[in-house]
Amino acid sequence: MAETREQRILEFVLQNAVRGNPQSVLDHIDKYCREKEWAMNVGDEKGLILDNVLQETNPSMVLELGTYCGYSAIRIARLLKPEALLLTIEMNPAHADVARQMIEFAGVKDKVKILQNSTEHIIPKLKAEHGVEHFDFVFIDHFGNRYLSDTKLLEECCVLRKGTVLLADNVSFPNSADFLEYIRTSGHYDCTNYPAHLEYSDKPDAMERAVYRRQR
Ligand SMILES: COCc1ccccc1-c1cc(O)c2[nH]cnc(=O)c2c1
Ligand SMILES: [Mg+2]
Repeated sequence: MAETREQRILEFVLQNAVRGNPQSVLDHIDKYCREKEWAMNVGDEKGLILDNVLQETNPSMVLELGTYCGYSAIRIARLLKPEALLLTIEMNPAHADVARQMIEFAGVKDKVKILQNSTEHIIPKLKAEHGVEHFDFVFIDHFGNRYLSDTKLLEECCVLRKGTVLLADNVSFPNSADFLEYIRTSGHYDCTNYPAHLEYSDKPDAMERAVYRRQR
């Protein structure tokens, strides 16, 4: 029996899902986390909202804050057009290691680059060290109490452009209230709320889309 929940999820996928088939990996993660051990993947219900907002945006450069086991990275990568890329930041090395294996098994590793460090450490280096000009889409799903500071850091580091779409998970929880207040009242974003439920649960949750207005 693998020692951590994340390793047990990976083990279940490696033993039961179809290698190279992203949807099979997603379905098996959802099955394990619904039937055996809850885990904080964005999940199938909110995953469909992510799919739809992503496809409307048709991005070339995507950033994710919070990789965890790689579920949303695989969800995003499976929908990216041929030359598009996803950079995903994960501060927990054990989670990043599970995600790396999950993403490789799903067959999407050529579209995904995992950056293992804290967001505040990496975001200021994206332009100089990772060749980023701007992101077209940002999925925010790490820690609610970092959503606001990291959004402001993305603005300050000039990696957002007019029309960049931010999509944040878990905005119905109080620890991201300052972020919601900012994007809805700063005048720099056009916001849309998507009511949903916490993954694998009937507790209420929501996602928020925020389209960046200010020319950079
Ligand atoms: C904001 O808390 C919501 C919640 C409540 C109870 C249990 C877990 C979670 C939860 C759910 C998620 O989708 C999450 N996504 C990313 N980082 C998280 O820490 C996280 C936590
Ligand atoms: Mg989440």
